[in-house]
Amino acid sequence: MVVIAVDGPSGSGKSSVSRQVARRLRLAYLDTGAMYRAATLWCVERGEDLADARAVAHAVRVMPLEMGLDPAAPIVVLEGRDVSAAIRSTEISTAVSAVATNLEVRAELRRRQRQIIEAETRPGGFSDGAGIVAEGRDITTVVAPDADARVLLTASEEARLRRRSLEVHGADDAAAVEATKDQVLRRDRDDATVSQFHVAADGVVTVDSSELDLDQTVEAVLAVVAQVTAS
Ligand SMILES: Nc1ncnc2c1ncn2[C@@H]1O[C@H](COP(=O)(O)OP(=O)(O)O)[C@@H](O)[C@H]1O
Ligand SMILES: Nc1ccn([C@H]2C[C@H](O)[C@@H](COP(=O)(O)OP(=O)(O)O)O2)c(=O)n1
Repeated sequence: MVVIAVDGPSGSGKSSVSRQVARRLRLAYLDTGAMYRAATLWCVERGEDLADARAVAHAVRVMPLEMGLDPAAPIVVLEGRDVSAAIRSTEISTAVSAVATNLEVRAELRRRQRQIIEAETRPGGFSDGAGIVAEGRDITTVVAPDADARVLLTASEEARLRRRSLEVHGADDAAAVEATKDQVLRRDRDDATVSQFHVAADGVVTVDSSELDLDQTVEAVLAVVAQVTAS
């Protein structure tokens, strides 16, 4: 059984790298950012005022969310609907930090995240006890500080902006990069007020992907896992 925790800023490659690592090691995959995105969609659809911390926290506590843990198809199901695409809209990307900085929301989602991780360490879950790769902003530090392998995935601001720009706008010219700044830089600034994901905590290994392609980054993370799980 192995638990792998991956944190990092927006566009560092957490989701794509963690999915590949989970596939290669036949583990479950948990995208905790998708849970904050689903919580935001849930609140927006119910017409909650995102500035009303108590109302938002209450709404999230009753949110009927199911997280798919298959790294080949990590679907997100909200009240029986597949919202995997809806949670990636610009509207949700812009609003999500308001929900992710709500401390009561964080407490509730961390509780659910720990439950999911714990279930994958026992027979019967998606991985049948093989383990899980969980990624986000506070997995190495708060959600699963006892994980077998803990990785902080970083990349230069320039690389992160370029990647996100290519992903969202299909281009990385100056105008496309400028249009991506809110989704990457402003959001990281807001998120960093409640989580520490720019500097590795004690025992967390930093993998800088600025000069690596996706495959090389996956190999680098697999090497960290092999090293820490062998010792
Ligand atoms: N090492 C890398 N080199 C080049 N592109 C990458 C690398 N890692 C991720 N990407 C690409 O960058 C984009 C953002 O990656 P993603 O995994 O969504 O990051 P995060 O989950 O950290 O926000 C995706 O289009 C992904 O394919
Ligand atoms: N463990 C986590 C995971 C995500 N978040 C917040 C931070 C982000 O603004 C949102 C969405 O996270 P997500 O990983 O989908 O964001 P990116 O795709 O990396 O830009 O949730 C968090 O506060 N704690």
